[in-house]
Amino acid sequence: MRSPGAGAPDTAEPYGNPRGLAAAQQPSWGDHPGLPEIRERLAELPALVTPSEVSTLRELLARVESGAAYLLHVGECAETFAMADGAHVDARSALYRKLAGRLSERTGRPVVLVARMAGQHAKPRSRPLECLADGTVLPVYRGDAVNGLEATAVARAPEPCRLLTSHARSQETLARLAPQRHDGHPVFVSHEALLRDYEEPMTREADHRYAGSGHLVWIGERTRKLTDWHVQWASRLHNPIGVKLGPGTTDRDVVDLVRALNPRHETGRLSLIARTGAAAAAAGGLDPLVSAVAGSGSPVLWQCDPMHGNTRTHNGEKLRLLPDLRAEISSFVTSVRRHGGHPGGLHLEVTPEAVRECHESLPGRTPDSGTDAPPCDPRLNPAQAMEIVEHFADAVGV
Ligand SMILES: O=C[C@H](O)[C@H](O)COP(=O)(O)O
Ligand SMILES: C=C(OP(=O)(O)O)C(=O)O
Ligand SMILES: [Mn+2]
Repeated sequence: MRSPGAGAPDTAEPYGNPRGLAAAQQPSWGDHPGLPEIRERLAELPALVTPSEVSTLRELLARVESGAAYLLHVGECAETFAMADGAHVDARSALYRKLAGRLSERTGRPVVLVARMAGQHAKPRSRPLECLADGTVLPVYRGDAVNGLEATAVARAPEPCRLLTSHARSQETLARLAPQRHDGHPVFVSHEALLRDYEEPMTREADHRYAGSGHLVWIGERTRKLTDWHVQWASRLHNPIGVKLGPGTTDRDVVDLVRALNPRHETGRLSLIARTGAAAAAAGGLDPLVSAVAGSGSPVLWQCDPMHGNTRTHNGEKLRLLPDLRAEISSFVTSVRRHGGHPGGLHLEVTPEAVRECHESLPGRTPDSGTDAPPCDPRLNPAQAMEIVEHFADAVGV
């Protein structure tokens, strides 16, 4: 097993140059005439994170893999540009720290905090179009880096200039977070590395090649095909990488992903983020995956995302039920431990806002029992987030 920092980028290119590969879930701005210049400008802009911060996070995540620490990976589903406002950044950061502090208190272990922020601006979607109540059909919202949330044709048109705004808002967010460094560590940030036209120009060469867009970058459930650009691009980076694993994931898929993304069995490198949903997790759906990874001999950080496999539609709104979240967490801990892994990470979508997007049971139709509409997915409010952190602490039971 190699220590963090020991690996050079993998130069073997089993699928050829990633430039030649198809990338799923890209905006339809294709041959927009402004795109080449926007990419050039991004390539000239400063990286948002440094190689030494990336290496520090790898060292910390290696401690989570070994069981000496836990990881709390939390934040918004879709970070809007407006959330770069200083007061909103402060509110998010205060909530995340409070949750991490509680998890540390409960587990008696250090907690590494990674915030889904400073670049969580792009969303993969299930369908390309959205049908409004009045029958109007619009392109779906794909995150502020692509189009606007407002339900109008103008706002929903993909606009590549937004990539530059994404960089600017991320930079402002990181500047606001900078004074909150603790123990000499920056506040670590993550996002789904979805947009090729952003991530390619933000890829930087130092001692190692790295994503300059965030400390930890992850690949979503919809873009984790082995031959997809996302996986091949990520395989060449030094950053910690996450991959989401949905209910259709096979043990073969996971072994292939581990081989592609951590061929040298480095520590602090690869997070497998299980989001199978409560029912599949209760049925032991994770067992063959954890067992196959253990057999591969590669260190991984198992994270539980109890949000994305448990989205329901009710009265036309997306919502999530807290009992589903609790059940998935409990099954995750059991399955990972049963096969010799460490259930080290909890991955949540939370907001400091007093929203009602997740519920204890399906809400009725009375005026104040409904669900708030989030920018993308239903998030936990602060009290709910704390309760789920307590449940995770109960489940790991240390
Ligand atoms: O955050 C994750 C995805 O973007 C989201 O779950 C997709 O939601 P959709 O099914 O409404 O497109
Ligand atoms: C897109 C996301 O998740 P998934 O890929 O698991 O659906 C997300 O975490 O917001
Ligand atoms: Mn989401």
